[in-house]
Amino acid sequence: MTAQIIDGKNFAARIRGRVADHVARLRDERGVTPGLAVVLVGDDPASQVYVRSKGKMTKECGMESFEYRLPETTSEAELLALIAKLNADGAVHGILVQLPLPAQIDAELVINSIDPSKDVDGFHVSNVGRLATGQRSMVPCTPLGCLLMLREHCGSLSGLNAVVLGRSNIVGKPMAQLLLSESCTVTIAHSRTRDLQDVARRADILVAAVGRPEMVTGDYLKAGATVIDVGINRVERDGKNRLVGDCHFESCASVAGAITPVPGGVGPMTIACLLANTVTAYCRAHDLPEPEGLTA
Ligand SMILES: NC(=O)C1=CN([C@@H]2O[C@H](COP(=O)(O)OP(=O)(O)OC[C@H]3O[C@@H](n4cnc5c(N)ncnc54)[C@H](OP(=O)(O)O)[C@@H]3O)[C@@H](O)[C@H]2O)C=CC1
Ligand SMILES: Nc1nc(=O)c2c([nH]1)NC[C@@H]1CN(c3ccc(C(=O)N[C@@H](CCC(=O)O)C(=O)O)cc3)C=[N+]21
Repeated sequence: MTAQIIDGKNFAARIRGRVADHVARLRDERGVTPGLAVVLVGDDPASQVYVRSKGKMTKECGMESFEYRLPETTSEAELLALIAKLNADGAVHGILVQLPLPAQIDAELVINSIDPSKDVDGFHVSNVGRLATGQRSMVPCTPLGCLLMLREHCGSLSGLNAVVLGRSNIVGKPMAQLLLSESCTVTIAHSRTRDLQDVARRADILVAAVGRPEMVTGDYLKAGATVIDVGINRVERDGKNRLVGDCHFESCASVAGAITPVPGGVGPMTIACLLANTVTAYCRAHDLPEPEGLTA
C-alpha cells in the first residue's frame, strides 16, 4: 500500500485564507483589527525562525503583530511585568510566550500569568481544565491542527482506536483529550510503555509526538492507519541539515493509508491554528460569532 499524503502546507494556507476573510470582515464591519503578541526570550535559532514566520503570517492575515525579543538573561520578574502589560493592552487579543524558556524562569508560573482569554497557546491551567471537562477553551495549536487534518481526512472519528505517542502538556495530553472528545478510544503511550509496537499497531489513528527522529517505522502500523507525524527533528544527513519527523516516512508510507509529511504537515498547521485562535479570542472577548470550522 502507498499512503495518501495529507498536505498540511496546503490545508494551512486555506485556513489562513479563512482567517484573513474573517479579519477583513471585522475591519469592514466594525473597524477593528485583532492583535497577536509573541514573546521570545533568548536567541535559540530555531525559535527565531518560528517567531519570524508567525509575525509574517499574522500580518499577511491582516492582523497586528507585536514581537518582543528579550535577552537570554531576562529575569522572571521582567517577563511577568511584560505579560501584565500585554494582559492590560486592549490592542492585544492573543499572547504567546515561546517555549522553552531559560532556566532562571519558571515556565509554569509565566504561562499561568497570561490572561486565559488571551492564552492562544491554550497552556494556561484554566484552559487545560476547561478542555478536559468539555467547557469552551482555547485549544493548543499543534493538537488543534492535527485534529482539523484528521477530521478533514477521516470524517467522523467516532469509535476509532487512536494511539498518541507522547504525553507532554503541549502535544500528547491535549491531543488525547481532543481525540476523546471526538469519541475515539484513546491510548496514550510514552517512554515506559511496554510492547510499544504492539500498542501502536492497534491504532486506526496514530499521532507520533516523541521527539525521536524516525523512531516509528512501518512495523509500528496497522495496514491503512492514518498517521500524524508531529515530530520536528533537525538531523545531519550527508553533511546537510535536514528536518525529519518522528516517523520514518518511506517505511510508514508503505503501510499507512495516509500520512503527514515533515516538513509540510503539522508545522504549518500549528501556525495557522495560532492565527485562528487569535481571531477566536478576539470574537469571544467581544461577544461576536466565532469563525466556523477553526475551533475544536
Ligand atoms: N509541529 C509542531 O508544531 C510541533 C512539533 N513538536 C515536536 O513534537 C515532538 C514532541 O514534542 P514534545 O511533546 O514537546 O516533546 P517532549 O520531549 O516534551 O515529550 C516527548 C514525549 O515522548 C515520550 N517518549 C520519548 N521517547 C520515547 C520512546 N522511545 N518511546 C515512547 N515514548 C517516548 C516521552 O515519554 P516520557 O513522558 O515517559 O518521558 C514524552 O512523553 C518533538 O519532535 C517536537 O519538536 C512540538 C511542538 C510543536
Ligand atoms: N509557546 C509555544 N507555542 C508553540 O506552538 C511552540 C513553542 N512554544 N515552541 C516550539 C514549538 C515548535 N513549533 C513549531 C511551529 C511551526 C513549525 C513549522 O512551521 N515547521 C515547518 C518547517 C519549518 C522549518 O523549516 O524549520 C514544517 O514543518 O513544514 C514547527 C514547529 C511551535 N512550538
